[in-house]
Amino acid sequence: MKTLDWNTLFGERARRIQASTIRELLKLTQRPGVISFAGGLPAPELFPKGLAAEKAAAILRDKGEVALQYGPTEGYFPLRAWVAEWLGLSPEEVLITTGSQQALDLLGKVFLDEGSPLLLEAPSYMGAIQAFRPYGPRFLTVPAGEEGPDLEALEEALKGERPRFLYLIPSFQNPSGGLMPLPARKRLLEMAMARGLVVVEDDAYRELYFGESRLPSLFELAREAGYPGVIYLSSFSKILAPGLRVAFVAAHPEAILKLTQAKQGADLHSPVLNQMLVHALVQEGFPERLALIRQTYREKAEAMLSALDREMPAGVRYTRPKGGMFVWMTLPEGLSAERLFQRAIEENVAFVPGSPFFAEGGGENTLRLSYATMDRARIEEGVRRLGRALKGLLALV
Ligand SMILES: Cc1ncc(COP(=O)(O)O)c(CN[C@@H](CCCC(=O)O)C(=O)O)c1O
Repeated sequence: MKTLDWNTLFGERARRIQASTIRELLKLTQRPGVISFAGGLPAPELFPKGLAAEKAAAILRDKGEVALQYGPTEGYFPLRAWVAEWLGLSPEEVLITTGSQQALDLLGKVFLDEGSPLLLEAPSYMGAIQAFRPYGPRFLTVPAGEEGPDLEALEEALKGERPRFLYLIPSFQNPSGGLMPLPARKRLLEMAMARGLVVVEDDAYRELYFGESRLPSLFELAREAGYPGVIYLSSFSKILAPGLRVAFVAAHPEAILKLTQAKQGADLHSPVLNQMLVHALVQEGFPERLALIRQTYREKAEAMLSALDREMPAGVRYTRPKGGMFVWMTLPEGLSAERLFQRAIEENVAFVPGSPFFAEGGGENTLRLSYATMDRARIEEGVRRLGRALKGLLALV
């Protein structure tokens, strides 16, 4: 059998395509007995399985010829209209995508050329870095903390550069858990408006707030200010079911049109049955569902934080999130999260080492813990195991 060296056959862009650390780790965490804090996998107990089974059967029975046929690239219109109304927009400002992950890839395809400056936070969502990297951007980063990006550093970065866009996650940032306060949001918007800077706001965790109410998105603030340059992403993954792969982009109709054209070349349209199912599921008890989800993650976060407070040795720092799915941990300087990961896996506990969240490198002593998937007992046991692994590593230094 003749062998081929595929690496010589792939295109130049393929050399920039790297595996997703989260996806690779998830394979590892399938091992029985492993308690995984790795993937931001929503709590399976929250999936509306019974209602989904009932609605899917009805859709196929009563509207099977629509559900099983090709559909419009923009999305199943009743769902687009529902999303538009939910956001206070017109349907022409909404595009349904196959997860926000596809929206990130389409944004790279539409906005980025080889060497284009692209501004994002450090750390930032590694799935976005993975989506953008094949288009060959020149990454520029600003530090992100518990209150969002460092606005002084942002101002400095914008002095000498015209980035194609700024990508950020203002609410419950992945991985750092940061929540941008309202004044910072307004100041960032002023900076964007003054420069005509396009801002991509990834609001995947918009509904997962633990406080009384949701802060206005940059997108909402921009509409109030009459600025069309914010492109808004959110998803049904964290509020319904990630396996359905249904999300949306909200933006100026001209941006939506170009992203739609790019989507035609990617997948023609998102699965019609899944879109119809999402549309059916949001018709019944949606506000109550959101309240249950917030309560569930608030309790899981509290379980993890109280376990960390008990089990973590001195010198280990971690965030206390006000929403979202993640705790961001910083080990004492010089300690490697990758080395900790090796010891943790031996203790049957997993997390995501932090460095893949840094587009320009760094973060070797950081790691991300997701409390979303496990129940309280496994969160407590997993943190005990993590504590054992950490104390073992500290004993070596
Ligand atoms: C900021 C942000 N933007 C987009 C996504 C992807 O959401 P979709 O499910 O594609 O709508 C995510 C989902 N990230 C999770 C899920 C990744 C799950 C996986 O790769 O299996 C994580 O960071 O673990 C996100 O956090």
